[in-house]
Amino acid sequence: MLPKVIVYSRIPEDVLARIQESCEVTYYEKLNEENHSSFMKELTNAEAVLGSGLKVDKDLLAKAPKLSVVSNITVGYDNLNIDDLTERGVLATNTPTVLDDTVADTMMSLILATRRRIVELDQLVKSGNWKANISKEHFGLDVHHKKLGIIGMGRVGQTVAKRAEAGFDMEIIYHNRSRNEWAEQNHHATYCSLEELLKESDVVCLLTPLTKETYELMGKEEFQLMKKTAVFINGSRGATVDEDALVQALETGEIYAAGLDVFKEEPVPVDHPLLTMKNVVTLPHIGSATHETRHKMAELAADNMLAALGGACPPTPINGEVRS
Ligand SMILES: NC(=O)C1=CN([C@@H]2O[C@H](COP(=O)(O)OP(=O)(O)OC[C@H]3O[C@@H](n4cnc5c(N)ncnc54)[C@H](OP(=O)(O)O)[C@@H]3O)[C@@H](O)[C@H]2O)C=CC1
Ligand SMILES: O=CC(=O)O
Repeated sequence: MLPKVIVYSRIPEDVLARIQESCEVTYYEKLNEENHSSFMKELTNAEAVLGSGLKVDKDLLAKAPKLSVVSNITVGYDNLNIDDLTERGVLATNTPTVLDDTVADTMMSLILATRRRIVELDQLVKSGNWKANISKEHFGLDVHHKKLGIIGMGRVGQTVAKRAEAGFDMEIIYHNRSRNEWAEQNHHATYCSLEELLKESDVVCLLTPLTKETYELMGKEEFQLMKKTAVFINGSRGATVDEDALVQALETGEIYAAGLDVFKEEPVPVDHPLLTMKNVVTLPHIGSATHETRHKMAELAADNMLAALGGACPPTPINGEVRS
């Protein structure tokens, strides 16, 4: 008997076909109200689930008695309660590393777009309001030779630092809970406190996971510490930021601009005040969303699930202790 698995997000056809060679697959391109009861029924017999964003905690596990593997097609795993999974002996996996370059490219796009006002000036041209030579009211701020502060100097953070240092001659400072010697040696990054980073940076780039510790890490006081000419870039998760405080910081000119790939509520509501601001560049959580990288992520998620179902150690486990 082939193991029953649920794939609950859209994945490339070749990856789906590979999973189907050794598993009985129930496939949903996405979960919604219409397929919810079918999904919950399938869950009672599923040994594995693969996809992005499903909230898995002890309540869901209680409805999935045969589940042994949860394979996330994301690197962030704030959707999973790892303690609950580990207690039940369920292995969780994610997709680190294969997305680092693409996400770092997205972060650089937001840095450039906010400081050079790319989206706002694109609108100026397209709306027919480019009437004469532009003057200083339309000038932006440099990126090259400025100071980049990375909060969360991990895999993605280091990849941003590499681009910023090598391509833009930026000076890199960073804040983690512990020092990252690789980044210090390879990107001349300097470790500092969060307060120091916020006071000194021209660009603040947030790239931590969402945890209890990082929930609303950026709030009123943190934005007040930033330079008036600094931009804030969020590539982590929306809930690492107090969005009301961010709106206020932007409205009152406490900071220059913000570039946001993530929001507390996704999709972000169309009437959200952040969407009305010229100095905010928004993206629909597309940090890793290129054809090439999403393919690699789906492949890695499949490798993880198939290895774990076969009793082998998956390439990128989160709670590897479940197997030891
Ligand atoms: N927008 C998008 O599409 C994407 C978003 N992401 C987000 O980015 C996150 C980071 O990914 P990745 O670089 O692979 O993860 P890593 O685990 O490699 O890096 C995370 C970094 O955050 C630091 N960190 C963790 N907690 C804190 C804290 N409380 N204060 C300060 N620093 C902290 C860690 O250092 P230390 O442990 O020393 O504190 C580590 O350096 C993901 O979890 C995800 O949420 C990732 C990919 C795509
Ligand atoms: O947000 C995306 C991820 O991979 O995490």
